Amino acid sequence: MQIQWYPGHMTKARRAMQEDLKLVDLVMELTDARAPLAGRNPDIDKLAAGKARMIFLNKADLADDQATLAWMDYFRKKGITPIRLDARKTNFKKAVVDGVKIACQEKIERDRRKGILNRPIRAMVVGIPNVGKSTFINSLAGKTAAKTGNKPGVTRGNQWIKIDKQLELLDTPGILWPKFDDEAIGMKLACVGSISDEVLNMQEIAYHLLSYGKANYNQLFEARYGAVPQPDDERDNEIVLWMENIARQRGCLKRGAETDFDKVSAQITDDFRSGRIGKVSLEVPKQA
Ligand SMILES: Nc1nc2c(ncn2[C@@H]2O[C@H](COP(=O)(O)OP(=O)(O)OP(=O)(O)O)[C@@H](O)[C@H]2O)c(=O)[nH]1
Repeated sequence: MQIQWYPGHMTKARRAMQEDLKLVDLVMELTDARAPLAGRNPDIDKLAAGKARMIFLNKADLADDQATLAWMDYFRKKGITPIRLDARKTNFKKAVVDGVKIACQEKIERDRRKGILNRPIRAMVVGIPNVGKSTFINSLAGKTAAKTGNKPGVTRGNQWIKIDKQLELLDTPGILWPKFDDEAIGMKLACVGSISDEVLNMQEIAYHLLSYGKANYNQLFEARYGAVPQPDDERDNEIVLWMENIARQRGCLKRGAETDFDKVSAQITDDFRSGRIGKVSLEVPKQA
């Protein structure tokens, strides 16, 4: 799949984030629990060097729980505090504040030795598009969160949101660009919706989802779409036949008979993105 990017946007977003990073102690990175590696931009490791780090496996409500546990282990081993998350909920503040204490232990100790007690940790949220950054900030901030002014950062239009007496959050997230080192990464990002649909080929995405689903989550996919058909003719492609069956079941037909591949592909992709197929992850950590 060919995907075009706009270096102008990328450079601007990167510069804005570099400025904001100077103001914070802690970087809260959001990634998609269904594809945690594809959903990151590895540049963040360099950009956030020297900062405390947390990673949030967001949209965990849509991901395979076993895979998410394996990813938590993976990130913990890399020294990054992981938290699994459904950012639309509002019940995770305590888990976040507790995680911040672990991630920022060194800074808190350093402050304590200098006699500085209870100085709030300053954090910012970063992540690629559509990963849930705004939802997370809004849920964490809640209705009662007070915005604090008169501090660096505010001059650029940013505000600090007081989450807790120990935690202040920049209200504007840093946007990381997804990085396509290979086509497989691009495809995973397309599946989860982190790339604008206008530049994507929906049929390729749906084809990929069905092939992947058949190989890895056969029960869930067959429960939703019926059994994978066995081709009578070996030249037929079972995934295409499956798509045709699904189109027939759902009335995705052109002129009453022909399969409307665009329409059925959009439905399959939407089913996956909204969790109607079930909890499905697109990658698991490689065995050590
Ligand atoms: N199922 C599920 N959906 C979520 C979760 N978090 C966010 N969403 C949905 O994902 C979509 C994108 O969320 P946003 O908060 O706008 O994402 P963002 O990272 O700020 O997006 P950009 O503004 O494009 O950078 C919205 O439709 C949210 O409702 C989650 O944990 N679970």
